[in-house]
Amino acid sequence: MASTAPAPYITSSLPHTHSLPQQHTTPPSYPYQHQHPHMDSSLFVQDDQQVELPLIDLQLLCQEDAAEIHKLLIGAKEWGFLQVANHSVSCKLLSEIEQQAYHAFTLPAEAKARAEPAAGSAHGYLPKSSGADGKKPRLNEALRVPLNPEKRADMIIKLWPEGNEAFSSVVEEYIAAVESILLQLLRSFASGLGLDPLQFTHDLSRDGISAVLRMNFYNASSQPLPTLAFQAHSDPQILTILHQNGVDGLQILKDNKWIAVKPRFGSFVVNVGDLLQVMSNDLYPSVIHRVVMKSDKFRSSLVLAVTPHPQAIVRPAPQLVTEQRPSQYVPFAADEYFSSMDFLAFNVAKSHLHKFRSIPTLA
Ligand SMILES: O=C(O)CCC(=O)C(=O)O
Ligand SMILES: [Fe+2]
Repeated sequence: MASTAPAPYITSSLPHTHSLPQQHTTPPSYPYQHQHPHMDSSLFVQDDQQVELPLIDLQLLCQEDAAEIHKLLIGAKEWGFLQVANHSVSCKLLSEIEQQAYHAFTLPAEAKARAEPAAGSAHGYLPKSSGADGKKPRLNEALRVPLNPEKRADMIIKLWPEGNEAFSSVVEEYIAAVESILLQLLRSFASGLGLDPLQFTHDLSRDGISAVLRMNFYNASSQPLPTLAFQAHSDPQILTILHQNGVDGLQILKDNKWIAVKPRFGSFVVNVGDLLQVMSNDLYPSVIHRVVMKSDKFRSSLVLAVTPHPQAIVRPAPQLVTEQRPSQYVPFAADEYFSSMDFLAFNVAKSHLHKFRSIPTLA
């Protein structure tokens, strides 16, 4: 029987509500000054600008419930962001992966430095950056965890020379669980539009998925608050699934105003990426978002985004191209899109889709 009630989550055992111990509280000062000019620069949002995103029941989608699919399409169209509850990812697994992420980010700085990406690699540990090195400033630390088990093992051994089997197995389990949610959502998006349910996924095979799991860790202690912790950006891939540790901070840009997303414990946030915007011929927007820290509670998030095979050609689904709504994009290879941005710095501040529009627009 389908139920609209969320899965029964318990509070994670991690110390969400505490500041980090003193030894972890010395981030570099963060001379934030790089906002995208067209955006409202206020870091605060009013209380009435805090929203709960449309809530989608995954079990109902699995049962091809027409009303729930309709809700998904309307939510994606209006917000580009949704929440997904009644999924099968257990609170135990969520709690374990949060603990493993915490474990990784609170390793000594030398251990994390060993795992910084080798030249040409997109995997590994990304430290905070004050912007002094000419790169964009970043308050969060991130760990880009490869989906490929051998590459993941290489990264783990750099962080934990003695090995960490628990990290490896928990990550493996998490990836499998959230991938299946993403694939279900893509099937529902396609079938709701009257397309073959596999149309958005047929280029995606396990081997073809080149995305990585990204763990983010935010520690705003010693920063003036509020602080912009993750710069405004859109997610470049197809679809992103986000798990947050319960500390708020995510904001989305809607009608040129920043709106805070109210976290809902145990549910995932899912958002349309740039490539799904293209595949849907602009029906679903890839919405700009950012993270603003308002307290010194530490925040962590897990982000997994699906991408097509790098050589897959991305274009609007032919069925969504009509005389009234011509194709908004020229076809392009997925890797052409990713190489058009500084992927490692990631804080791209905006989407790069304008470069691939049929009728070019300004950035
Ligand atoms: O930490 C978050 O809540 C969002 C992070 C994010 O937007 C990203 O990693 O793309
Ligand atoms: Fe994002």
